[in-house]
Order: sequence, then C-alpha cells, then structure tokens
Amino acid sequence: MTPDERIPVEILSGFLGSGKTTLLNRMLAKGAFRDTAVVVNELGEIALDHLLVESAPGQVALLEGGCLCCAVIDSLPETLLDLCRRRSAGELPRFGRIVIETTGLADPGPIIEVIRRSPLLAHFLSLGVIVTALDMLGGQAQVERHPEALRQLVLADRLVLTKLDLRTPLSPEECIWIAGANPLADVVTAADVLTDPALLLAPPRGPRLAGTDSPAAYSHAAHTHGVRACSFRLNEPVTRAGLAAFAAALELSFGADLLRCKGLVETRGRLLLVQGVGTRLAVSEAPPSAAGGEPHLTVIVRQRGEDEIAALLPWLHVPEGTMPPTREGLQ
Ligand SMILES: Nc1nc2c(ncn2[C@@H]2O[C@H](COP(=O)(O)OP(=O)(O)OP(=O)(O)O)[C@@H](O)[C@H]2O)c(=O)[nH]1
Repeated sequence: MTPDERIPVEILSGFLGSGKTTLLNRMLAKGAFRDTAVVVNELGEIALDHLLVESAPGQVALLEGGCLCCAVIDSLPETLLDLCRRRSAGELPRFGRIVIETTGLADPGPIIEVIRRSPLLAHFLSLGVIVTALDMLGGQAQVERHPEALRQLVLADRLVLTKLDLRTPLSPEECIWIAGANPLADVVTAADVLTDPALLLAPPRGPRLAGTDSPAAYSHAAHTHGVRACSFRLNEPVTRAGLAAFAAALELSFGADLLRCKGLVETRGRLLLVQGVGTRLAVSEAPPSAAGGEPHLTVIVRQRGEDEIAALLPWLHVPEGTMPPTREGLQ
C-alpha cells in the first residue's frame, strides 16, 4: 500500500465509565462510522461492550483476555492484520478506518508504540487520532486519584468532555486545568461531536508527543494499582428491589473504592443493562444488540477482594418490597 492508502487506526481512550462506548454508538447511529471497523477490548472475564456497540455484523472484533496495553498487547497486531486480510478478501466491507476502544484502565502509550513500530503494521496501517473521553462528573478528582486517567489525558490528541449535561457549566478554573493538563490537545464536548461527528476524528492540530514507553515496559500490576475486575455469572433472575439493594450495598461497602459496575441482568423475563460509574448506578432496557447475552455483572474495585463483592450478590434476589440495606444492617 502507498502511504496514502494506509488505513488509519484511531484510539478511543478514557477512564472507566467515561463514555467511550456511548460516543462510539452515537457515531455509529449517525452513520458517521459507516466505513469503520471497531476493535473492542474490555476488562472482566465476561465481555459486554461488543454487544453494546451497534455496528454492522462482523465489523466488531473483540480482544479478550485482559487489558490491551499489557495483557493482550501481543495479540493486537494479529487482530489488526486479520481485519485487513478479511477486508482484502471481501469478507468485510471495505472499511476506511479502524477504531480501537480500549479498556478504561489502558495506557494508550504501548498501543501507540505497537502501531508505530511494527514494520508489518506500518505497511497497511497508520496511527490516527488519539481521542480521550474525559468524564466531567468525575473531572479533576478522578484524574488526580487514578494515574491511568492522567496518562489517558496527557497522551490525547483530542479530549471529548462528557457528561456536561449532568452538571453546572465548566468553571474558568476547570478550563484552565484542562488546558494546562494537556496543552497540545483540541478540546471538544460530547454535544459538539454529536452535532458535527467529523470533529471526533478530524486530524489533530497540535504536534505529536514523542517517546512514549515501549510495550515491554508494562505489566498489568504496573498500571492497575490494585484494581480488580471481578465477573459473576447470574444464573437466577434478579428482582427490581434486589438491584436497588445491591447498589446500596455496593456503595456502603466500597464507597470510593468502587470504580465501575456493569452487566446484563434478567428480571421478569426482561434483559436489563446495568451501568454503574463510581457509586451512581443506572438500569435500563438492554439494547436489541445485547439480546441473547449472558446475564452477568462485572464489578471493578480498587484494593478490595472478589469475596467481598460475592458476599453482596444475594442482595440481588431479595423479594420485591424489601428495603435497601443500611450501614448498620450490613455489619
Ligand atoms: N448523561 C450522560 N451520560 C453519559 C454520557 N456519556 C456516558 N454516559 C453514561 O455513562 C455510563 C458509562 O458510559 P459508557 O459509554 O459505557 O462508558 P465507557 O467509557 O465505555 O465504560 P468502560 O468501557 O466500562 O470503561 C452509561 O450509563 C452512559 O449512558 C454523557 O455525555 N451524558
């Protein structure tokens, strides 16, 4: 391929629950990503995001087995080359770009390096834009608390500010903080991108940061700082009261150590999507693309054990009408 024909690989990064899948789906729904193959990588033993990304059949590749920047970094070239092979063979539509949605804990550095340094990949692919979703509900506190969120912020070509619809307008101090944290990045809002989808992946304006770390320098323990993703299969339907009780029990037991909770649950014959970011848990009808998905919950916590979460699971099944637990009730 000549350099002009190479397919750009765009990286969609952002901390746990910052809105990466939501952005991707909005772009797909608007038809802006019609010519896009998507690679989804997710934490947790039971993957969900590939069911939530509403793209054309076969256009989503799932990278399983752990976090992209460390545990499965070696599988990335093969996954990308396989997409290119299937495109050339006519098995996939002739997509014009690949978007990689990383896990919420992934450091984009090693991913960037693999795409840049592999001679074989460089023949077919070029590095596109590094977009980071920045959760403006979590904001500065989230970045200060989680080193992974800081890496994602500083390596971005473009920052997409999400969840501004859930809060008061940005203060001048917040604008100064964002500009100071990554002076090279363009800053847009999720609403801007919805109005003009081309903004999301337009070529970056600023110069590229050079010299990110090599993949070999990374191990899972090096960037997760005691974070664990624990997945639980749910063989029995849950109750509505059970979901409220489980949410309260998670919040009371883990507080700020609770980073993310997501999954599919079945209640009264319906499949529901559970989306928790920090201690805010939302439950909605599962999208049609998730039909047939395995009921499960993945809970991501910092410095806490799987057994502590497992001990709370019985709350999911309490009879309707049961009140959520109190702090005293949990002890
Ligand atoms: N109101 C509002 N909600 C949002 C926005 N972006 C994301 N959300 C909600 O935040 C939750 C998490 O969003 P996702 O798109 O799943 O986040 P993610 O970054 O893909 O999450 P992980 O893959 O687990 O890291 C969901 O309940 C979304 O509906 C936004 O701009 N506004």
